Amino acid sequence: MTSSPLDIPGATPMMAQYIEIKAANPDCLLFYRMGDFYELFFEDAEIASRALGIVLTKRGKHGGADIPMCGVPLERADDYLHRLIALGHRVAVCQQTEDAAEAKKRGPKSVVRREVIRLVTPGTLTEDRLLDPTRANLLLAIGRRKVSDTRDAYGLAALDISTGRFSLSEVEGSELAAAIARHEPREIVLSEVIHADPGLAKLWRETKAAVVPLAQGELEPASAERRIREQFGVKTLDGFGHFSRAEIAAAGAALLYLERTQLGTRVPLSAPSREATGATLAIDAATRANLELTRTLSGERKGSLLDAIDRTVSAGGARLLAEHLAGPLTDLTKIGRRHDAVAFLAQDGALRVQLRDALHAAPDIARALSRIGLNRAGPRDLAALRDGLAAAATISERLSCEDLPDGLARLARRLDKADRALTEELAAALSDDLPLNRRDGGFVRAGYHAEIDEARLLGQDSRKVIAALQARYAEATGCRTLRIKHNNVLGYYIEVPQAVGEACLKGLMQDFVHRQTMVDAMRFTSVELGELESKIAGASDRVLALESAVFDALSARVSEGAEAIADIAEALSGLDVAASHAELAVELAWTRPVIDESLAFEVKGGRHPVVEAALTKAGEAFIANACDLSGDEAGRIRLVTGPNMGGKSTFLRQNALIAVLAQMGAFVPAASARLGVVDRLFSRVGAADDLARGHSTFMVEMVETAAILNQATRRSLVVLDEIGRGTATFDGLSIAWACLEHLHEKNGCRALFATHFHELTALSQRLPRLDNATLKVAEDRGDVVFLHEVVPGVAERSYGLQVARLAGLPPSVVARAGAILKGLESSERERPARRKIDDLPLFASLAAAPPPPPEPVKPEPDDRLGRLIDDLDPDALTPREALDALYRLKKERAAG
Ligand SMILES: Nc1ncnc2c1ncn2[C@@H]1O[C@H](COP(=O)(O)OP(=O)(O)OP(=O)(O)O)[C@@H](O)[C@H]1O
Repeated sequence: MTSSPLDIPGATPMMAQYIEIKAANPDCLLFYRMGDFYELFFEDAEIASRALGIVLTKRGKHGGADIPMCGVPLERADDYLHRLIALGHRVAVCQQTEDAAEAKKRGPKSVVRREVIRLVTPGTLTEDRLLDPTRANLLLAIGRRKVSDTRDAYGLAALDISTGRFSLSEVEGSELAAAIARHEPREIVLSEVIHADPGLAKLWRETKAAVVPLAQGELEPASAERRIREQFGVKTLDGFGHFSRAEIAAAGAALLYLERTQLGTRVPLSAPSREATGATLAIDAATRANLELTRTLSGERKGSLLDAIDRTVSAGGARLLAEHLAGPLTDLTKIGRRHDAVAFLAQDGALRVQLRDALHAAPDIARALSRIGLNRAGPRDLAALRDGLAAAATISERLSCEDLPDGLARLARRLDKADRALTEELAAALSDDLPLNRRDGGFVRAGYHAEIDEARLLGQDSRKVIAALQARYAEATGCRTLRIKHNNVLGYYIEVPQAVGEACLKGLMQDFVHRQTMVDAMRFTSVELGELESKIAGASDRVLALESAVFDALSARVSEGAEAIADIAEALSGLDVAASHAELAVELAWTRPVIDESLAFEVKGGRHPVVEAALTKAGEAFIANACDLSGDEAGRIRLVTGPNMGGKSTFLRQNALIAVLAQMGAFVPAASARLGVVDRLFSRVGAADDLARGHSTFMVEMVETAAILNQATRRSLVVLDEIGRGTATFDGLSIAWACLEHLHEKNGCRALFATHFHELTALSQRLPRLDNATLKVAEDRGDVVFLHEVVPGVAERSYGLQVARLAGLPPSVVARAGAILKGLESSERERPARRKIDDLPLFASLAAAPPPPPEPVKPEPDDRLGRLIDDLDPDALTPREALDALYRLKKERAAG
């Protein structure tokens, strides 16, 4: 890009430059640096002023019309950037790349050259002020390869430039959505072909990430490989292990996007790590949302599982904890190693406290390191490394005295790599009080660099010499009020009262040169003062230049050891996570789960971490419950019925969460737990419960249920909460019924199934691996008391009316509902559930071909009342119509 003005009629050269740069970055808001401001013009100014609430002004004219303009002061630019990025904008930052003197050499009217130095996008942020310290900031690039005529595999490159982490993986097409949900990227880049695939359109529509399609022509396999080789300075990719074509395409797209946004700055990245397919517990987006793993249904961290278990004391630890929770493991050895580390730290309280204190004091070195590599660092980033590396050394020393289990020993060994000489150098070089920006200077410690000390002394001495000169001039003029002062216009000058000034002009002071006459004073300079001034200015410029050189030298040393430092940062985070789990285990009496290859699921005294925490806060007790879904050939299914508010959902979810916690390497909220490792976890809630997700349609519920029935394996854990209740009763009952049969016969997974359809409990007599459980209640003078205890058996009643009374429904309504219920129940008695079960052929007894759907239960031919009830669709009725229907039914019954 050059600054040569385009031939734009009527445009000033500067405006022509602006228009040219803007034309090259049409999809970004252009931050155009002018002095101490970033200015925005035209439509950008209008967008930014609305988004940021800043004043819209105008500057000059273009094509006869005013040019709208708004400005962002440099020192507040990060805040404004943050807000614009959060609103989904991309920003191009444009700065001067030469000074005015250089521009003048090209002609008196030349405009200073400006270029876009960086595109700021959600997935490529590095500034602390723009980042959440506890969350990774991922850019996810996606590539694709054909596995067969009908199957595609997707390569994923997950990259966090704020820490340099870079990992590659490949997933089947059916797993793509779950993989994206796991990474929770801020930005997704992919080829325009994948973007335009109609089968994936929903994914791009629904993701919260910014989605950026890139032209297919730029993503040729050869250029992808070349980019990876260049990034890591290698001749072949063999050293990294084997990557699939889809992974290479993804990595290439990610690196191309970095080139685009970082414009010439090479982003320091760790060598790509490859995650084997199936290495993590697959959890799809709906399950993540439903179990509120990292955020609640309303999108907040507070109230999520992550929030409840986070005892980390460092930002890096918090990020790693979130990552572990998002991708629990499936490898027994690795899980065991994590549990060993937690067990060790849980049992050694003193070590845990020391470790956590040291980790707490360690700054976020991963992010500081990345800024140093990108040339965006300030002195405090160097100090972060100084303190972080010192903490690593202390921790490493402390751990060397222990006989550590393998998991901890591996982490400790990584800490050992700390370059002590670098830590000492940083400690020696940096002052105690550090400015934010290197250009402010003053960050090199006195005594570190002889020339800096000398130049600083000169600056200070010159000030002393000025004071001496002032005294000398005062004596020579006989004016005790003579002062040597400084301002931006005159620089240093001598100020005397008017009368003394007149005398000086008349020859009292030969070498005084008159500069200004004020109302009651006169200002002069002198040759001697001029010389002193340039000495002072020279000294402070020299100090700044020397300090800057020190900064560059230290940064270069840090960058040389970047790989080892990044590894240390990761090891520190790993220790923080292990210590966090240990702290939690001790604090809340959580236990180490046993994980093996079996199909066991045997939890004793299990609790829900989030519900328990809320109850404890309110001074109430949580009732622990056991759950056994263990099977030999296939898992068992537990069908849970019970009153509203009894605790069904809590029970279901707590068991899913225990599996997640166990496989992420944490201890679990239970007296004991033995689990056969789970490959996929599914959790769904019937549509009516799912309003918070914003699309509570029955269709969504069915699509998601279909995904479970198609994907769950014997190793999976499935939690279904009131599936089928989003439609008319008989439809819902039939669907729930058929789903249960499918889970039992085809999937063979371990499953928990809560329902209000009590008819389903009769299935336990025909499905050998299905048990009924219910939540115990007591009655106290007609009122229901929830005991929240899960016991074998079937709920006798649903207690809906009692719950309605507790909820404050007017007594007249409750009484009326009671009467109606009686009526309905007596008509229902003619068709007991048992009969219905017998009417329907068991799914399993059908031939291997997909069974025809069970016939809906037909009303008896002479049962008019039953038919009327069957014809009712409660979900389709307004309250008024429902009431009318009830009156009709009453009338019908009274008529016999
Ligand atoms: N084990 C427990 N110990 C103590 N309190 C519990 C327990 N389980 C649930 N509760 C309390 O009961 C409330 C309702 O629980 P939950 O939502 O799980 O009931 P539910 O049976 O699924 O109800 P619904 O059928 O209306 O959806 C919870 O918010 C919690 O306060």
